[in-house]
Amino acid sequence: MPGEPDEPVQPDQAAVLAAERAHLAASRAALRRMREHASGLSADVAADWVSKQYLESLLDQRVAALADHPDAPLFFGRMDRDVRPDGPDVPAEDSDLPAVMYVGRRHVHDGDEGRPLVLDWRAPVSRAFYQAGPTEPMGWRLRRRFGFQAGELTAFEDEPLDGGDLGPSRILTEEIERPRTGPMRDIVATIQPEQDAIVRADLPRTVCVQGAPGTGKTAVGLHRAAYLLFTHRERLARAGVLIVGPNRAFLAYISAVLPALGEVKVEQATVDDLLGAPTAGEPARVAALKGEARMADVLRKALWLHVRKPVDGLVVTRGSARHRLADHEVREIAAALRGTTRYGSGRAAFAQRLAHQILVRMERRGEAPDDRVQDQVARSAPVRRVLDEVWPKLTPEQVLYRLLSDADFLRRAAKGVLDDDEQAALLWAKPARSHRSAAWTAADRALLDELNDLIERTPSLGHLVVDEAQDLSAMQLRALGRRCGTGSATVLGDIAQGTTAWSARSWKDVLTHLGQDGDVTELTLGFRVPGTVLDYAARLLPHVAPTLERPRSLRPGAGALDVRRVADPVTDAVDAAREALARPGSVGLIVPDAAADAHAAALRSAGLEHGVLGPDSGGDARLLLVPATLAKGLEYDHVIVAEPAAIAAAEARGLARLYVVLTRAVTSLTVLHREDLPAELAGRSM
Ligand SMILES: Nc1ncnc2c1ncn2[C@@H]1O[C@H](COP(=O)(O)OP(=O)(O)OP(=O)(O)O)[C@@H](O)[C@H]1O
Repeated sequence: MPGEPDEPVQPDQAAVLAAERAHLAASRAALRRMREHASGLSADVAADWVSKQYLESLLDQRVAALADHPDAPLFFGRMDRDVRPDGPDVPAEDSDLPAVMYVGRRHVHDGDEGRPLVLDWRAPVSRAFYQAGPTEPMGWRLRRRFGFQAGELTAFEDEPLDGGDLGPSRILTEEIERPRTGPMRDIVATIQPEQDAIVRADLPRTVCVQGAPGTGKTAVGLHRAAYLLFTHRERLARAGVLIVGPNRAFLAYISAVLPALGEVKVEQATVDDLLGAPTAGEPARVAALKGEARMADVLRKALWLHVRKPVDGLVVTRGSARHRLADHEVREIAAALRGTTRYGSGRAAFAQRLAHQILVRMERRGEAPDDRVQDQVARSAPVRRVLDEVWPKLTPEQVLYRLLSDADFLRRAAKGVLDDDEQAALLWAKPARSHRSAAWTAADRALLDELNDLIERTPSLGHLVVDEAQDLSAMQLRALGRRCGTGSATVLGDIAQGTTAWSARSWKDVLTHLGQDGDVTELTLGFRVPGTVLDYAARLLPHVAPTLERPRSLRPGAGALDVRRVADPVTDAVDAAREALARPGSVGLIVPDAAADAHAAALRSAGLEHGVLGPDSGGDARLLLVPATLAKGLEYDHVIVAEPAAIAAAEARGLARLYVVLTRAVTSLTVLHREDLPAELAGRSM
């Protein structure tokens, strides 16, 4: 690659580098001018105080967005048009394209002439940078990728688009292998064609990505959010975009990507953040049952069982007059409304219809009541009494408390849906004294959310990105589906990495529970994990997800795998960590959860500085001790896995957990074991 320190730069290449550096300098200067111009704009033109505040905040955002980050290259690629007279026909809308375009994180233009110096990677025209290839050059002749160090342009790599195989990009490989410290980085300079197709899918389309470990699902989901916000800025700024991830440690890990792409207004949350954190646990078997979509029917029935037949009619006294509705009339009004709307609005409508009928009675007697009288009657004590008796005000907690504590009520609600054993499993052994003091599990939280939506509509966001979606129950997916009911979703996951008792077996089911129509795309080219390591981990694949295609790796990774039988994985992990720390990059020591304390003590007594990953904390130490159940979605340059057999034995889907754990390494994986390896992993070499 021209410009690399180990390769002498030829004179003509030196000239190219010098010209490109000059373009970088000109672009930086133009960006500075754009920023100065934006800083000089005044919000005084606003007509009123509120508009002025709004305008000021927009201008502040604009100025912040135009900041030049010295470490982030202003552009990372360039495309040269094919301008040969016998070159390809260019679509009319593209005929005014420049002969050369630079692609970067944002638009930069020359103030005087408005000439584009750098085009935003999300602009339609930039698509060619990611998609053009020798078989479809899209009207371009050459793609040039740039290498940067500390914001300085140091190298370039040319890919002619006029025929021939391009071969692997060294800039891409180096970008992947660049040692990691701290949170996840963006991949905007090296998004691959199949990833780009997902990133740029239309907003109304829900896309679902099945991707083997390290194929870039998370990265693609985040870049898609940035792309959608750029392309549909106004709509999505209003409706909102939300990223849902498995835990806080994961969210902390991905938190820097969107701000680096200029998007600071995207919410990130765990399912617990959205539905409420659990205050109790329960056996996986019960949680799995509560997570099934059948529970939605039980809940609907349970809620509507609260609407009772009226025993008495309604009598409203106004002045000296008494107005009556017979019990059968009240019953007819309730029956007409029952189940046709949400419970809460049905209740409000019931009160209004009762009041309306009273008004009809008044009119018959020659009175002329107006709408205000109808409201007064709807709020009057007699109507409220009927309302409480027939259509009581309910909270989700009241309904679920009753369902899980009252066997008779559960039987009625679950009739034809849950069998006797299932009902028995749901009932609390020792119910709390009331719904107020009840403790709720994670599965209960999804049930409460469903009930809440049956009572009052849940507002929808514009777009939802759901990562590690394979681990969500049907009821949790329904809860997320409500939050993008009028929008769309990007659903990311890997069936093989499903570790919950309710993990999805098919993406079609996931989309159904989410309530979204969508296409499923499969990514199988792994960027993170070297080939030797990926092949080793993939020995587990036939046992955890037999239908999935075997993943391939972009990098062969000779020498990346080291599997050792040791006398004591706890003490040997200290030595392995020390060896790994002698190399550049991050080190993750992934251990069975039950052994985490012992490993921490061993690292401490050896004086090895380290962090310990917790469910709520990221941790940016170079050496991180990672309990196996928290490793999902994360990656380290060097990974040491201690005692795979114990990781596999610790939970029902332990082999899937082991598959996750073995696929976290970017550069090297060291496996330390005293016990025999699980037979599925030992394979032929056992
Ligand atoms: N096009 C790319 N260019 C450079 N790096 C990439 C590219 N695609 C993915 N990567 C890198 O590969 C690694 C894995 O990506 P990511 O975490 O998004 O994968 P994933 O599919 O979500 O993995 P997992 O299922 O194991 O969590 C990251 O370091 C990411 O930056």
